[in-house]
Amino acid sequence: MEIDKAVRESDDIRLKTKYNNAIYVIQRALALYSVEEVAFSFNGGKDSTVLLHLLRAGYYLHKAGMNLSTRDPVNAEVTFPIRTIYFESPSAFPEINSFTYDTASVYKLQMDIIRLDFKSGLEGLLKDKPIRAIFLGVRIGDPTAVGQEQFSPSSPGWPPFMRVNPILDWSYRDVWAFLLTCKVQYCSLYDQGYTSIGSIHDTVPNALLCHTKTDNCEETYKPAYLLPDGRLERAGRVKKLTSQPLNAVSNGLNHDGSHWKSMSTASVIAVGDEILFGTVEDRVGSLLCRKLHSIGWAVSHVSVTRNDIDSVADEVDRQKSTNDMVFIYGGVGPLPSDVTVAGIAKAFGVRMAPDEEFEEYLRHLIGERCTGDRNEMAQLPEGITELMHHDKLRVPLIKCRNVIILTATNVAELEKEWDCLIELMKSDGLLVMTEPFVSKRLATTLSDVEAAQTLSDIVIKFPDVYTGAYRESRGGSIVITFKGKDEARIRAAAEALCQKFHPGAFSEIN
Ligand SMILES: Cc1cc2nc3c(=O)[nH]c(=O)nc-3n(C[C@H](O)[C@H](O)[C@H](O)COP(=O)(O)O)c2cc1C
Ligand SMILES: Nc1ncnc2c1ncn2[C@@H]1O[C@H](COP(=O)(O)OP(=O)(O)OP(=O)(O)O)[C@@H](O)[C@H]1O
Ligand SMILES: [Mg+2]
Repeated sequence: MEIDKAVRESDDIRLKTKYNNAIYVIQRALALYSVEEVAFSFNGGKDSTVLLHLLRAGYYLHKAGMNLSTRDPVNAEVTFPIRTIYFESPSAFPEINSFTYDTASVYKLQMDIIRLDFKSGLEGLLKDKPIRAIFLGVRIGDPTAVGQEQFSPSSPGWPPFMRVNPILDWSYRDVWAFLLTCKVQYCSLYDQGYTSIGSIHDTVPNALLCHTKTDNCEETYKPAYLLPDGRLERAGRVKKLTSQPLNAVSNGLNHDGSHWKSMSTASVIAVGDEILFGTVEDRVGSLLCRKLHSIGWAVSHVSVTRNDIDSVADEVDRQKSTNDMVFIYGGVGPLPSDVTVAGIAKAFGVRMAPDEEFEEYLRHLIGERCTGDRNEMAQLPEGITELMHHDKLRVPLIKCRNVIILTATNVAELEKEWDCLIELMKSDGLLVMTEPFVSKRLATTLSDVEAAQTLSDIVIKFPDVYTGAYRESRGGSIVITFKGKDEARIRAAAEALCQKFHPGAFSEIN
């Protein structure tokens, strides 16, 4: 097998190690699943091109190990029977498209072209075919690699299959070492300065490879394999604007005319299986709501998610775009269940990368007590993270765009962290203090049926005042709450209610 031979004859020891590991993963997968049960996700990119040749070699070695023929008796050629899937998109580069088709024809790939989004396409495929595992060219630096291992089940909400990532631990350098050592074809765009290829809308040549000819000032690009620092592989990817401006305090009215929603809003996310099991009672969340409320912020949503990267990522993704700020706590630290930070990285579509500054803090804090790889904890979402230092905090607070990670695990710790956070946000100009809320609460012995109609009228008449009611018990009194930022309006709403009933029907409570 020419690939195997090329790597074994090379004197690049690092490449040989990476190659052997990848072949091992492929062979493990082929031992676990039959050929009909696996598929290869190929898109003509450099990583999937590497994977194609690794799979060819791995399949050959797998068969050779079983003493089975890899030769097609009819065509007398090495056959590659692993089903290949290509999600073709109208926004793919034509060069990528033609390279994918050409490669499929050169290597006689059985390629299914899917013209749907990944999720729907995979649903259809898995319905029709017995596929249980899919090989992907995902590498550790890719945003989508966050939380993945060499064998990772598909995420919740995706059709069930095993994602097999044989080159997960390969670096940019390893990829080019392999393609050049094996002298295999790759897409022509990589010779024109493209270093990582997405769609025509979000990818340009990597500026770090640009050089200008002195004679005619013409700009040209060096080939991708000359990029000196693989960490800058995605520099040619145009950033997607995902987050909303911080503290975008809206001054206008909402569509329903109320001021209630047109203020700074926050969402609170707790990460903790134990809260969901009912083993631990979450008191941090309610204190945080009170704290936010005390500075005039409306909490739009409180949720608890599992200690699972995809659950955290989904929740952060939902909340970050609909709130000025998201506060998240739980699942922060070095334990296997501490996945909050990785989940945030996934929500923003960025990778986790070592943060030297944070590592320095951890070194002071943990010192020599760390038995494992301390660097793991110093990995933070790349390009979106800010450390917020305060003298009273041993480790800075971590802010990823509009998501603030709190490390407090109980109310006493939250009290301290909150005071520091508020000071920091004020001094950084990040916190627009909005007017505090004013509220009035009235208890009544009227039944809910008696109060209902009048309360509905009040809600319509005072859209700028939050009017709510709750019961302390099914048969007991109801407590009516008026809340807002204009004291006079709150008073007016309360008076309007009292006037509709006999004197003494309501009593104000604190
Ligand atoms: C075969 C295949 C399987 C995938 N499985 C998952 C998955 O289990 N969970 C997930 O969040 N994304 C999954 N994805 C999506 C990728 O993680 C990622 O969103 C995509 O490759 C990035 O492309 P984009 O930048 O065009 O969105 C899968 C993609 C493919 C092609
Ligand atoms: N449109 C697609 N069709 C099939 N597989 C895909 C598609 N897009 C992504 N994949 C799978 O996801 C993997 C990771 O994609 P990614 O874009 O990071 O890598 P690549 O395209 O191989 O290389 P590059 O980083 O240079 O773009 C691919 O190697 C491939 O296995
Ligand atoms: Mg790509």
